[in-house]
Amino acid sequence: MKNYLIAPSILSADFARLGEDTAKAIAAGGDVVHFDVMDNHYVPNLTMGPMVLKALRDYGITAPIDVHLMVKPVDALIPEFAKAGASFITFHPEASEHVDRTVQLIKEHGCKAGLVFNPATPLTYLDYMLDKVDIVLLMSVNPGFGGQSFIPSTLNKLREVRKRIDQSGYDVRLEVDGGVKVDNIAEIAAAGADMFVAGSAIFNQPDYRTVIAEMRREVEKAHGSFH
Ligand SMILES: O=C(CO)[C@H](O)[C@H](O)COP(=O)(O)O
Ligand SMILES: [Fe+2]
Repeated sequence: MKNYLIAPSILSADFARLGEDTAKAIAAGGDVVHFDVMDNHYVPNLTMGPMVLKALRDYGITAPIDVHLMVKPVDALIPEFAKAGASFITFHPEASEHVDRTVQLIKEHGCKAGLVFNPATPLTYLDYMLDKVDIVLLMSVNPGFGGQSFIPSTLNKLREVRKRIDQSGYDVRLEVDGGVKVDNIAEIAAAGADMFVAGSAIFNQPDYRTVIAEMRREVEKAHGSFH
């Protein structure tokens, strides 16, 4: 695995040409497809389900697909997304009655598992789970919509989680999602993130390749400060 990953969020892609636009973001240098699932219950928006993910696989998308579940309840959708071709599945622990069981379910279905923390969610869910997850995802906006501004207090939270991961010695990715742009990705990387979701910053520009290359240049500048 690369030492950091850029994950274009297709929430901001052209839904009428989703296969083509997703392929374009990967061809432009994206590592992972970030796939936002919203249920109009856990979050106030409604997006895509397993059928859409399967359609992307059938279209020929072979890059890892990072399913960010913003749904409640969580468990019933996990086998469906795994069957459809998900690679990573992350969920919000407060949306699951049994967090450990949900992580086990994701792994039993052959996917990597992660916990997602909203800006105001404390990190206590990590106390007994850091050895069981592959990804910790910190939301840097309140979940539900693309195009919001990065919440600066996420930087301290990233530093805290980076410290916990490094002290533990476990192989865990630290993902960040919301308001990530070329002009703030360096400080986000320096705070410890190694997986960067970016939706509007990539898809709202005509040339995805240039944005992703600029993001990489910024991350690589910052990486010396923690790797
Ligand atoms: O999970 C999400 C929102 O709930 C999206 O992944 C996120 O907002 C990406 O969009 P942007 O980069 O435009 O902020
Ligand atoms: Fe997301």
